[in-house]
Amino acid sequence: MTDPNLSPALKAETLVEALPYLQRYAGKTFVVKYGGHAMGDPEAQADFAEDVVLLKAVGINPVVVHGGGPQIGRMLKRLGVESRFVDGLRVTDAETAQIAEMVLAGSINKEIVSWIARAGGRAVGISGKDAGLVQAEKVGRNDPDPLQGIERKVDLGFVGEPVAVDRRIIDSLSRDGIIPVIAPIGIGADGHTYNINADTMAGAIAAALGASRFFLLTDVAGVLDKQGQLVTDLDPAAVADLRADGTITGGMIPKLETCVAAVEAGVDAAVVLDGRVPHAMLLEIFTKRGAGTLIRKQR
Ligand SMILES: Nc1ncnc2c1ncn2[C@@H]1O[C@H](COP(=O)(O)OP(=O)(O)O)[C@@H](O)[C@H]1O
Ligand SMILES: CC(=O)N[C@@H](CCC(=O)OP(=O)(O)O)C(=O)O
Repeated sequence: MTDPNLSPALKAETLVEALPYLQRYAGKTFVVKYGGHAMGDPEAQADFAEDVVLLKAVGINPVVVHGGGPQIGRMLKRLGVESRFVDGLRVTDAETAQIAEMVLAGSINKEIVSWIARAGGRAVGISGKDAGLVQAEKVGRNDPDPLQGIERKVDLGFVGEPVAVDRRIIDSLSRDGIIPVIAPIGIGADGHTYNINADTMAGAIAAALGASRFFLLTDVAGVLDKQGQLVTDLDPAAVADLRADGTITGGMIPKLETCVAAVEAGVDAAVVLDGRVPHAMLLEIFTKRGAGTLIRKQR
């Protein structure tokens, strides 16, 4: 809600400040990854939906890819299934894959569609399975074995990574004024359902669309250094350093890997943002003070 005490002049100034950005971004595609940790209270969800609908209203094509890690974790716990992660990826057996699909494509996906509808927008919720959007392939990972000092192969089960993106369904929805909302589930050439890390899924889609901006909304201010201070700008080499010295761990690893892959594939810039901050995305896009961590090919 706008502060009622804000002077009319200041309100007008904010709108005028947005003008060059509105001109620059009209017709461009923005991929927005909405993480499970960022899905906070109903007010934050309503703010997020308003931001996405506003982008569409000013001629930008937003494409939402969502996560839901914590929500899958809660469901697995209720069902008495244990969660295990390797490098931020959930080890996914056949039962876990089924539950992940239920939570992601069944529940969260439709919730986001409802929020967007409530904000006055039109959205269609799909997963990577629909219209052959994302073809997945099983992920392989190596884990260092501290006892033997060698790499050990870890089987993550039905964890997939996108190997091909068919953008046509996104293009037709966007052309028809509809906001695509995508769950990170894909299908393999082997016919299996694969659970895909939502950051990886969003990055592959951003790359396939040649997006101008790729936003990753999470539950931290951005990438933090060892002292807990916000790092405002990164390039691929700096990301590699942060990973090598252990500054980034857990879910931040696939997040930054995907940002690097996206900018190397031609996305102009990726931004890790605090999705709990009201209208974080609008402030980042339409005002001079940026927020979060910006990842570009060159700093
Ligand atoms: N250097 C770092 N800076 C910020 N967050 C970090 C860092 N290293 C690890 N993290 C963790 O990464 C998390 C974000 O990734 P993740 O949990 O996968 O979020 P999401 O569900 O939004 O994708 C943060 O909440 C934080 O705990
Ligand atoms: C393989 C893998 O780890 N898949 C993720 C998919 C959801 C996700 O990535 O959600 P967030 O963006 O909220 O973390 C998972 O099962 O948690």
